[in-house]
Amino acid sequence: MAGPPASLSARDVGSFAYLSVKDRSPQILTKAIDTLHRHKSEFFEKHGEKGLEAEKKAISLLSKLRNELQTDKPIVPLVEKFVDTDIWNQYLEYQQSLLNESDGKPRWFLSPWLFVECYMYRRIHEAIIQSPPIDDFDIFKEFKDQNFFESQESIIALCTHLQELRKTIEDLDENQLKNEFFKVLQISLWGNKCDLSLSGGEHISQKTNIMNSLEDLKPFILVNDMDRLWSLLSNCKKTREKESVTRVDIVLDNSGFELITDLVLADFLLSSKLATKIHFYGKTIPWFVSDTTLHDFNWIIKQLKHSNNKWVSQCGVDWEDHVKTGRWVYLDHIFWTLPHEFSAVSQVAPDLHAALQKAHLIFFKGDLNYRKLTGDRRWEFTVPFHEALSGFHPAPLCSIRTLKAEVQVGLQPGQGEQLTASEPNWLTAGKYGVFQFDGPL
Ligand SMILES: O=P(O)(O)OC[C@H]1O[C@](O)(CO)[C@@H](O)[C@@H]1O
Ligand SMILES: [Mn+2]
Repeated sequence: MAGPPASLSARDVGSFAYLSVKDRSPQILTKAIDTLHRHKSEFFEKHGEKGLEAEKKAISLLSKLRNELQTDKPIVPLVEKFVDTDIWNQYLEYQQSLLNESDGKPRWFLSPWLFVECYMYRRIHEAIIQSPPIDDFDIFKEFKDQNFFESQESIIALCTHLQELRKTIEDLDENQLKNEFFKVLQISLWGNKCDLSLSGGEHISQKTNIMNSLEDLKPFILVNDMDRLWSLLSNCKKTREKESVTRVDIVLDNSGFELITDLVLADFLLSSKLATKIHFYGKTIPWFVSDTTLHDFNWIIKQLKHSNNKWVSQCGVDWEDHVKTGRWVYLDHIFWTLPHEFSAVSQVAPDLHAALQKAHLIFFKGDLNYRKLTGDRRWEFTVPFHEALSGFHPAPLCSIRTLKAEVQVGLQPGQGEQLTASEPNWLTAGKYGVFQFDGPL
């Protein structure tokens, strides 16, 4: 039997992966360096001379990294001892073992894009942890916060919608509840347009009321398994015994506006009783510019709580309460910031795999999660999603993702080709989206 297709890689000159490594990644590193510069006086105020020295050190490590990338140097092992260092260095050896003699060592413009891109973010983290006392500095925090502040109007609209809905939710009939479920799902999908790594850290926020755009955006949903999600969860609700649990896990993506859309979805799942418990998974270190860490998660809920708008602050109060009472649980695991595709989870992180198996449904938000679900490979567009998962199926799962990388499976025959003919960048512009479900086996 033929093995899986090749990985996306910057070795394919002109591909999106190539352009990302060549242009976008150095741009992100430059922004990171610039951020350190701008925080110089803050480091001095906090730590005195030691803060200044640390800033210099972090900047020089990041400049070195940018130079390695731009001159296509070999990927070198991580040096600083951290919880995941050994796993990373083993993975680097594994990548080395895949190369034949003439290819030499893993390199930026040769190795799989997923690997080198994750490695870049891990090296950014290494530069920071090698530079105490500023070793807990989140270099991307201000971008994430800015995205939140610039999306205020849409956040107010979403929180108002949710709070109004909660008042009458008990009175809705099946069909009305299903329609509301579909709305919050679509809100969460389009929330994924707002990531900051695609724009190289340039501002992208949700300035208009997303609620008004849902109908217009429907034609851009290429795979729409929302009905199957409804069947699964409404069935759980009907057959659930008293006191028993229906758990939905959400593997989060970006903080800022997207996180709010995910929390709205999570709140709706509880209010509608489609679920009784939500587990969120975030990142342990700053990742792909805008990804959610525990700090971002808590920060956003606190910001909402202190809002002047009564619906927004009500959301903050309710969500803090969900966390306190354990209906919402935030978890992190180093696996989410490793370079492995998800089919490796049972090997690399059996504890996480066992935890995921206890969910009734798992949502995977965003593009990077889709790339890891499918192994970031050059699959034919018509390959079934289940096949591209390569054995990864801890529980029924659904990707909620706008397309920002050249990988897409599960399309109808001819659908991908037609899109390519009419819109050359349909795979990468974040304009199209999917709800792609892999149901109970
Ligand atoms: O936040 P998301 O949706 O995972 O998007 C991140 C994506 O953006 C990119 O930086 C651009 O495609 C990809 O590297 C990555 O898959
Ligand atoms: Mn992201």
